[in-house]
Amino acid sequence: MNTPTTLPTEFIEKVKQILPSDELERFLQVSTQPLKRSIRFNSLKSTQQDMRLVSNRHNWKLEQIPWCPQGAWIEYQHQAPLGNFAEHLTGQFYIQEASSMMPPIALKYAMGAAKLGSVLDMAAAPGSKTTQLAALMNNEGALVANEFSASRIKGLYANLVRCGVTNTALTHYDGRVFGEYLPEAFDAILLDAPCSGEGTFRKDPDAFKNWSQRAVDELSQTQRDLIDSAYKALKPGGKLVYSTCTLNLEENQHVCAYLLQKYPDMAVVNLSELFVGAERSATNEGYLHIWPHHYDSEGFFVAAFSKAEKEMTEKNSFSKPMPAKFPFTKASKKQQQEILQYLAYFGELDISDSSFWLREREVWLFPNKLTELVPLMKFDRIGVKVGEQHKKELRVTHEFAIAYGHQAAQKLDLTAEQAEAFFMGKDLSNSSNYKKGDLVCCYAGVALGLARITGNKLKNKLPRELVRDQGLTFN
Ligand SMILES: C[S@@+](CC[C@H](N)C(=O)[O-])C[C@H]1O[C@@H](n2cnc3c(N)ncnc32)[C@H](O)[C@@H]1O
Repeated sequence: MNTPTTLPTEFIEKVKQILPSDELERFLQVSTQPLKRSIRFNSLKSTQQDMRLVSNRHNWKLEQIPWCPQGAWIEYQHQAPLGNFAEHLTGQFYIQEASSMMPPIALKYAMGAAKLGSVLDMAAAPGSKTTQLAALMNNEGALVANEFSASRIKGLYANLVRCGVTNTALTHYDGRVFGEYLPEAFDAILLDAPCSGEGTFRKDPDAFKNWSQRAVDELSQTQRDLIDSAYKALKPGGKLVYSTCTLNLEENQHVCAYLLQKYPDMAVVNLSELFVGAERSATNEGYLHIWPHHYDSEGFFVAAFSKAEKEMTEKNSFSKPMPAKFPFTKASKKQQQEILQYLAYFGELDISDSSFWLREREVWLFPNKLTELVPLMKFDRIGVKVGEQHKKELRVTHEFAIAYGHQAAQKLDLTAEQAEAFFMGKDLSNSSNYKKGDLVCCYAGVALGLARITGNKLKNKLPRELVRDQGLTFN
């Protein structure tokens, strides 16, 4: 048998101890094959029907991913990378590895009929699962996306904006603090833990560069600390999903065993029926240990837990007042009405679960459920920045326009050529009947951004950092 040289011998020896011997050859074989590409349609921006049209237009061959209704393996002839397609730029799909779609689906499954009301994504960047969770929540409720690494926050934020996510607050903490800062605050928690990445080697040839047993052991300790914190931040009756993209027992089953032993009120939610064929990866405990050869994907591990209900005797900690230093004030009823009037060109805005908040000239839209958490922790960014007030005008931000613009009353549907020019930062001619103010430029029903009407011209208001000079694929 040929052993791929990229895998360290010590790792293969460990695999031999846990993988049935008749599967080893298949595992090693698949390990040398390139990873299939996959995408997830973002239901906040597109319907299945829209995406069928898009895939026909581009001649994409899609194969349904069994565990994720919005996920598909994709084959196409085009030379361009998927990230250059218009539908990627407009957040209609997210490039996400198939097995990485499983943890949010497992969390929804564990919740049963209950809503994903308040959710913590404890290790969130670059946001594949945060954007997936926001879509599963239909942008409702409250989603806290935390990332410890400062350099990864920017990418996370950009993905939230691109995908039209509005129900999320960003935090920048070591995940170990949540148990203390937000005890029993969340209905559901996803801990997609930092790990040794043994499952990612088909995509990343450097995956084993820093691999060592010592690194595995150290990560296993971090994961225990994080799952401990997640347990404490979970409401009684709440659900927790723990996932990694690694294959060893120390970072997976042993971390789960630690949780169950330390907290007897935690029980496993059996995932062996999560989807048709899941039993192939199911462990005796009810976790999914996905070897790359099972579904021709990356390796992954997913476990779900339920925290026992308890009688609520203590006073709910959320009745705390806003901290004195919180720089926002809630807009008064009159101000809320005025803001809605400014935003009339967006049509009927459904903001029933949100409120406008003000900071100097800035106007923000915060989901009400998120503001309940504000007294307890410092948030970097909450909800969506609506705009800034300049004299009598409210200058609306790009992020608000693309999250709420598809239903705008004052909008213009662009052709493919116009949309391409728009992404290149060019001004367009005003072919609409609108005479003044801003309008939302849309392509195939999705908002691209704002343009200012100046006579017979539309002045492009796409933020500079989003302007693409080349490499766009519209057809
Ligand atoms: C597996 S990645 C998360 C991938 C992400 N959930 C997604 O689907 O796009 C793990 C993340 O945990 C972050 N991280 C590392 N140590 C952490 C800690 N102590 N607390 C919170 N996050 C941490 C890493 O920077 C990394 O972004």
